[in-house]
Amino acid sequence: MPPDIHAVNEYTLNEVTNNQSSVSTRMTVKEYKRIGEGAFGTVVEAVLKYADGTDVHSEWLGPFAIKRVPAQTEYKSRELEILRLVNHPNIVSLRFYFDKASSSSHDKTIYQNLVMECLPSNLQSEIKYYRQSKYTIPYPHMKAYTFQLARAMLYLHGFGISHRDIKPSNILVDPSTVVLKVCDFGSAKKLEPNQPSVSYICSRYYRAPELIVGCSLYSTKIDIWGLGCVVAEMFLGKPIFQGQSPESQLKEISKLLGPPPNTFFFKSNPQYRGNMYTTKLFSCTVEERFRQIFSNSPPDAIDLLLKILVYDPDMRASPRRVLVHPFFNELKKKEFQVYPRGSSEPIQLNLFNFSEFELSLLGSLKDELLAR
Ligand SMILES: Nc1ncnc2c1ncn2[C@@H]1O[C@H](COP(=O)(O)OP(=O)(O)OP(=O)(O)O)[C@@H](O)[C@H]1O
Repeated sequence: MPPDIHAVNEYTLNEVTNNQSSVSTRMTVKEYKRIGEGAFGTVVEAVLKYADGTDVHSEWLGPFAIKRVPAQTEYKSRELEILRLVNHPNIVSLRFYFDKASSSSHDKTIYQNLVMECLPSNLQSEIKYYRQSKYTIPYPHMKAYTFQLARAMLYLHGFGISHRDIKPSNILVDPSTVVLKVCDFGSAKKLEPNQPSVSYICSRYYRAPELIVGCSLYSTKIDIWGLGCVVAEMFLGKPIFQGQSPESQLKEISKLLGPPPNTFFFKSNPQYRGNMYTTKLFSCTVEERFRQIFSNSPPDAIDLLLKILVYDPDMRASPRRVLVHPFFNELKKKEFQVYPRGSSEPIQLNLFNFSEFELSLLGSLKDELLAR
């Protein structure tokens, strides 16, 4: 891999574990570009090579994205645990991992390093790129991206895992192949029935209404809300619900969905004492309101959003319901092709390579989804 890259940081470690084989070997790491800075860690682009003295392994491998976060001392890192468990075309894959002390003499922290496949962009950058030229992401791309995101949700939720931080910057894409992969499992958790979880998770604009009012027995449907917000953002070119404070986030939602019903507060958190935004802020029906806000969007996209952006998580579409929605019918056509950004050569996408596990999760909807 890149032979003439200028290393910002190069080091050799005795124990780098290969995620697939679980075997630890001596490897050299060459970091050359910072690609992300989050609340908890840093992400750098790097290449790795085996340094165990055997010639067979002497080539640089990668490029990879290495996410570095302070290693957990009290409990096992959920992010590592979950990334080790999952294996799906729409979830970023973990290739190696290692622990390393900080290179600074003042910093005694041990850092956990997750070496993942590297994608060139994310949905936040893509949305911004098109918005700058007063366009939106082309519809066929939006459909393909949304379908892949719903597939990742079906798979994760099949394990009971909730991502808990779905937002455009955590959705990696490759515009040249129109492939999407979910990343950042730093907030993800396997939700167990009747076991409470913290409600102060998820980035504000993408928080499901039940989280805003402090629900602690929520379900994986919080991710579907996030998916709906991401789809809406692709159509609008900007976040749909931009609350200026945690509570006013609910007001922003009520501008589209109308006031939350009393049953919603009771079901989500009977102790909630905050503003209930009971005043209806528009005079038309909710369907008409969706058509106003998404005035440039096709009817099937609006129908999909009406099924996802719903207060009651039990009434919110599940990943399998999302996948069979007519919005994706175009993807099923044999002749379906997309033109990657800036290319005049169309490509075909491999969106229907469902595993046995995914097919079992689709259950009775399997035939509907696979009918072409
Ligand atoms: N595998 C990858 N390939 C390319 N870019 C990546 C990859 N993983 C992460 N990034 C980039 O780095 C950014 C930060 O990564 P990540 O979200 O995992 O870290 P974080 O510390 O949890 O960040 P945040 O606090 O913003 O959620 C992502 O938004 C993404 O743009």
